[in-house]
Amino acid sequence: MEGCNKEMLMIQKWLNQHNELYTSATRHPFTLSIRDGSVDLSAFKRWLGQDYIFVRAFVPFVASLLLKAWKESDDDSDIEVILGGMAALNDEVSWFKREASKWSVSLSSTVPQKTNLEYCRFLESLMSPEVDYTVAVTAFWAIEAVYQESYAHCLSDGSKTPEELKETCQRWGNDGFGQYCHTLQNIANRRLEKSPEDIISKAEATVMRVLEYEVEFWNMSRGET
Ligand SMILES: Cc1ncc(CN)c(N)n1
Repeated sequence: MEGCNKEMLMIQKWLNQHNELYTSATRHPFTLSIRDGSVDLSAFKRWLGQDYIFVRAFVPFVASLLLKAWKESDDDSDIEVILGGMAALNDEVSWFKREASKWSVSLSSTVPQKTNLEYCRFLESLMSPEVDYTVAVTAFWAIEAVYQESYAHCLSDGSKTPEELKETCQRWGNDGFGQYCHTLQNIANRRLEKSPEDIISKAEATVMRVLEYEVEFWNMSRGET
């Protein structure tokens, strides 16, 4: 348990060290505007169309992670957790289609923005067999955790989230998704604990890059990029 605590401190340490960036990703003006009810619905629709494109690229990333877990993981239950994430993504793709139709967003004519293309390209770079499982699973945790923290905040005490956006917030802000992110964090911490310094540094740099991309992704909702 001692090692576990030490590694809990590792991700915690990164989050403390890079708190400003983490907060920029998880308390972005876009999600804060959902929380306070002032959200511009055209920004929400822009986010919806772009995120559908991102999620489609996220599926092969998770598939590559599954392959890495199968080859490299020291714990069989990792595969089940990642497979659960994959099943949730299957639901997510269907949800995006329903939600887009509800908001009259045409997914087939949504053009990926530069930031989205770059983020998807970054995901693709993480799919390479050269990228260590520890680095990829830590990135996976960070990607999921930003949405979980951001949308859970839109549902927490004092929020004025519009009724028609509550389902979106529930999708990532629900307790089950929170538990899943916690499990991913535990997997990442367990792996980091056993990793040499160079892998730990790569994982840290990758998490920072994920956080930067997440901020830029939310920025896209403004329609400026
Ligand atoms: C950009 C982004 N980051 C994270 C998630 C959560 N799967 C998402 N749907 N889109």
